[in-house]
Amino acid sequence: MTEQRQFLQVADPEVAVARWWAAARPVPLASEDVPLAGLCGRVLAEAVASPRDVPGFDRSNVDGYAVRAADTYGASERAPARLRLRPEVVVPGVPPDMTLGPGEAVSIATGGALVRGADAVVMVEDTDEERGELLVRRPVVPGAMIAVVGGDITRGEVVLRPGARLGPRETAVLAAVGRASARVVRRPRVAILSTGDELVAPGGPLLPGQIHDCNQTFLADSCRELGAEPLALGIVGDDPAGLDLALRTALHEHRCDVVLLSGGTSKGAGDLSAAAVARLPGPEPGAPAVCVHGVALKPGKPLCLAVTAVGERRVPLAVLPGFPTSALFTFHEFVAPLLRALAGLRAAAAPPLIARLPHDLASERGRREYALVQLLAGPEEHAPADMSIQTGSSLHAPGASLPLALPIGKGSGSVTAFCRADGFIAVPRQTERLLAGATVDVHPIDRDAAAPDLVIVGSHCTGLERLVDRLHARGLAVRLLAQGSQGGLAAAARGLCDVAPIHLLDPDTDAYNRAFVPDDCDLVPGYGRMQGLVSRADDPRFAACPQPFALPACVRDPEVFLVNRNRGSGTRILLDALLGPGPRPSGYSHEARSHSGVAACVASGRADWGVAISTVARDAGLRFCPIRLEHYDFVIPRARRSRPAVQTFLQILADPELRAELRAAGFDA
Ligand SMILES: Nc1nc2c(c(=O)[nH]1)N[C@H]1C(S)=C(S)[C@@H](COP(=O)(O)OP(=O)(O)OC[C@H]3O[C@@H](n4cnc5c(N)ncnc54)[C@H](O)[C@@H]3O)O[C@H]1N2
Ligand code: MOO
Repeated sequence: MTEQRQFLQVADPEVAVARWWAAARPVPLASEDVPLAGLCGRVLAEAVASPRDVPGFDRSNVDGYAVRAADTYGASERAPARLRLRPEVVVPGVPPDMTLGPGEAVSIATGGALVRGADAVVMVEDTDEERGELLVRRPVVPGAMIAVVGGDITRGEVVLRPGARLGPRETAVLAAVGRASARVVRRPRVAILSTGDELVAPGGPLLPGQIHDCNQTFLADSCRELGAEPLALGIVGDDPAGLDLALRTALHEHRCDVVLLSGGTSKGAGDLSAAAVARLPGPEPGAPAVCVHGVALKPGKPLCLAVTAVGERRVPLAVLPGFPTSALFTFHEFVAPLLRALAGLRAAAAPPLIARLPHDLASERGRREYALVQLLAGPEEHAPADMSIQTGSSLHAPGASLPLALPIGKGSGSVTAFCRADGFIAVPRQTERLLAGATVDVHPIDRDAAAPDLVIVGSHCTGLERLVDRLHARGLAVRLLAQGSQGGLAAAARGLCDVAPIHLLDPDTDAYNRAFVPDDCDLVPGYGRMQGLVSRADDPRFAACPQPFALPACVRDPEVFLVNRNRGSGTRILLDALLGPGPRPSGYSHEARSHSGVAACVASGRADWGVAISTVARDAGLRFCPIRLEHYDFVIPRARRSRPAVQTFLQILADPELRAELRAAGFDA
């Protein structure tokens, strides 16, 4: 029987890194010679000095005439200089075999080598030819329109240094100095293993309780992005012998430079990866392989870092927590710097962006906490100087507008949160709370972080998705955050979104939305949606369709389970109004976050009924009994209404084509 244990001790993040690096001693891997065509993306291992001057000869930058500058002095439109035109023509690629005498000019093309005796070129536009003579209407100085030999690159000049990441611009320089190949650092080969009996490779069918392995893809592509060579070794089940074999294969057969596992590192039963790593020999005789297991991070606490010896080589291993978001942070903070060191890249990461927190952010004391954030264009304002909690680089001109950094925590298990985030902030171990208005460093996640054109926060609807599709088609970057009607209202009231879609019934007036619009916001009518009771088509208990505005008696049966909606959603408020006072049905505390979440719970049998809109019920093949038509409208903060993206949103909302599409999809538009 397997036993469950707890983490009694967690290491400081800095201590964990120091121990891992001390055991792994990462240095750039050996270099290899790679042909020019394969160099893009690689890290240079040599200093590249140019074997020649570039350009290798004085050459003309324009189509025109090579002259002696002194012969053009005093020339003007009225009194052009008259030069004897030589019969030769200088073209690129053919070295001219002539000397230009005083008072002479010779035709030369762009890229042509300058002739002896000439010291400038006159553009053809400033000349006329007249019976064997060249009339120059504008004087030139010596050196005019000439690229001098070695002017771009001097012979012997070091054009690229070791550690340079070769991109298209750098490979172009290598080509220009004539290199057909270069020595680059060998790419670290990284074995990647996902662990857990519940995992299925993407594309495979899922049985109940199973999930698709997404960490493997995330880790492989993150390695690739850093210039490493991932070796995706698939999924290993919860089986110690299988794990030992997979590790042996990665280390001895594939001779990987780094091994990454995910899952099976927490202290529960069946968490076997850390144990398998602990069975490997350490970097020195008698030393344990595991450097640290348990780090004061949130998320990421169960991280396990180890080093094993394979012959003379020291091979670092990391067991990342199975939760995708935990795997992301621990990869970013621990694995990426080590891979960079092996790949010969400097430690530098992208510089942080400075932003402002819109509300307080609580953090667990004793663990460095990472919070994913999205950026939102901020209002113009003056920053009070004392609100900084600077962690470094942030020199920001007072008074300039800072973007807002909205924390979007969805928990470690979420895969969408990190995909939708622009970056993260790291709250130091001993900080319990960052205050609203504090400036924070936002560390970009692998891409250019910038505030989107339009931020929509509120209730989600498939009809709204159609509108957003059209905004995207017009080239606007739209961010859509499904946070329920109340979440949208709160964001709109504080100016944290451009548009808040809501559908809230006011029980006092029995009218939708109007009563809830915050000060300084407008309500723009949207469209109607039919809300109804959903049940499985073959469930006889719901076969008799109730009257509108009523629920069937069977919902009071304790064996009949509801799936409710999250607090703050309009659907929840509608359902509460229908239920009235009195006992709550079974399952009342079971919350889904969306209409399709309700449909999925009912379809799978986890619950028997819920309230959702007709379009979603139809897509899920559920029985639908209409309850009432609700209004899905848009709250817009007045201060944001004139923004171009908001204007485009309103235009598209009113577009007859969109309205027809909504009607065809089952909405009341
Ligand atoms: N009693 C305690 N339970 C847990 C603790 C704790 O301290 N005490 N720590 C929690 C924390 S924090 C984390 S993080 C997780 C990490 O657990 P493991 O690293 O052992 O990971 P698993 O249990 O195998 O998986 C966690 C979760 O992630 C899913 N998963 C795993 N691999 C993948 C993959 N390749 N792709 C997608 N999703 C994956 C897995 O199915 C689980 O849902 O432990 C907490 N528990
Ligand atoms: O460390 Mo876990 O990674 O907090 O979710």
